[in-house]
Amino acid sequence: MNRVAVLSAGSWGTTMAMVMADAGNDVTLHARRPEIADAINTVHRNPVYLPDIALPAALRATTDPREALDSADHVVVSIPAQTLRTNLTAWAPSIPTTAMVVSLMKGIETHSGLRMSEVITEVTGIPAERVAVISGPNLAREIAARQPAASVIACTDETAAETLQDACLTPYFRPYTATDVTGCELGGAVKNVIALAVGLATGMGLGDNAKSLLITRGLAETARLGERLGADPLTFSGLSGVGDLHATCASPLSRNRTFGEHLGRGMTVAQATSATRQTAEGVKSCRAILDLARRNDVEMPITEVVAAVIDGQITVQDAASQLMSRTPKPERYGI
Ligand SMILES: NC(=O)C1=CN([C@@H]2O[C@H](COP(=O)(O)OP(=O)(O)OC[C@H]3O[C@@H](n4cnc5c(N)ncnc54)[C@H](O)[C@@H]3O)[C@@H](O)[C@H]2O)C=CC1
Ligand SMILES: O=C(CO)COP(=O)(O)O
Repeated sequence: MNRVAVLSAGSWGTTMAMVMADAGNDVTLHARRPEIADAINTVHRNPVYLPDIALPAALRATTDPREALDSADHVVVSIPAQTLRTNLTAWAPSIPTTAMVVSLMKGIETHSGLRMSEVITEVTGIPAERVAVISGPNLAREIAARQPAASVIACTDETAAETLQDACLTPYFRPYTATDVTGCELGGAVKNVIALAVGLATGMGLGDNAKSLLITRGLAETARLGERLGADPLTFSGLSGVGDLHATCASPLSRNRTFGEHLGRGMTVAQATSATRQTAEGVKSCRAILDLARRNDVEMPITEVVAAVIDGQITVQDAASQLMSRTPKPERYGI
C-alpha cells in the first residue's frame, strides 16, 4: 500500500485524497484549519469545501504538514498557484527523498512565468522524472459525488506516470498517462482564462455562437502557445486540452467561468473576488500567460482582452468589440 500526502484540504485536494483513498492508498490530508482536520477525522466530512460528501473513514487529516509528509511515496500538492513557491519552500525539507511530487494546480506563476511542475523542480531540486501533473475535465464536486470522470497523469518518465495511474484508478476515476507535461499544464492553465472569457460573454447576455467562438479560438491560441513552448499540439485535442476547456466553459460549477459571468453582469473585480471566495486561477494567471506569450512572440488575443479587463484597462464591451474588429484571416488550427 502506498503512503500518500495531500497538501491541502481545499475542494480539489480533498477530492483527490478521497479518490486515492478509494483506490486503496494510505492517505493523509494536510488541512491548515484545525476544525477541518477534526471534522475529517471524526465525522469524515470537509465542512467548508465539500460539506455534503461522505469521505472514506480511512482518510486521515492533520494540521501538521510534516506528519502528512512522513514516509510518503506520493506528495500531491493542491494549493493556489501563486502560493506554491512559499509553501513548498517550507515543506521541501520534509518531503521524503524518493517521493513523487504531483501537481494538481492549474496556474502559471506571475513573476517567473513558470508552470507549476517547473516551480516544484526549481524549489525542491527533485528531478523532472519524479514530478507529475494531473489535469483534465475534473470539476471537483462531480468527482467528489463519485460521478464518472477521466483525467491525464503526465510525467516525463512514463513508468512513473503508470505507477501513479495505478494509485489513482477507481471505478469512477479513470486516469490516462502522458509524457507531455508542458502541454498538459498549459492546457489546464489557459482554459481558466478562456473560461473567464466565456463567463464574460454569458454575463453580457451573448449567445452560444459567441461562446463557441471563444472556446474554439481559445483552443487555437492555447495550442499556438503550447507548440512554441515545446508541447505536442495533439495534446490540446485530448482530455487536458479540449476536454477540460469544454467542461470548464460549460459548467456553472467552474469558479473561473462564474467569476467572468460576474464581471459580464457589471461587478468590479473586487466584487467578483469576494463573491467567488474560492480559487479562480485564471484571474492572476492571465497576465502571466500573456507575458509568456509576448516573450515568445505568440499572439493570444482572447487572453489579451481578459487580462486587460481584469486589470481594469478596458470594459467588457471594449473586449467584445476589440475581438470582433481583428483583421480577417484564414482559419487554420493553431494559427
Ligand atoms: N476545484 C476544482 O474543481 C479543481 C481545481 N483544480 C486546481 O486545484 C488548485 C486548488 O484549487 P481548489 O482546491 O479548487 O481551491 P480551493 O479554493 O477550494 O482550496 C484552496 C486550498 O488552498 C489552501 N490555501 C489557500 N491559500 C493558501 C496559502 N496562502 N497557503 C497555503 N494554502 C492555501 C486553502 O486552505 C485550501 O485548502 C487550483 O490550482 C485549481 O485550479 C484543478 C482541477 C479541479
Ligand atoms: O479545473 C477545473 C475543472 O477541470 C475547475 O475549474 P474552476 O477552477 O474554474 O472551478
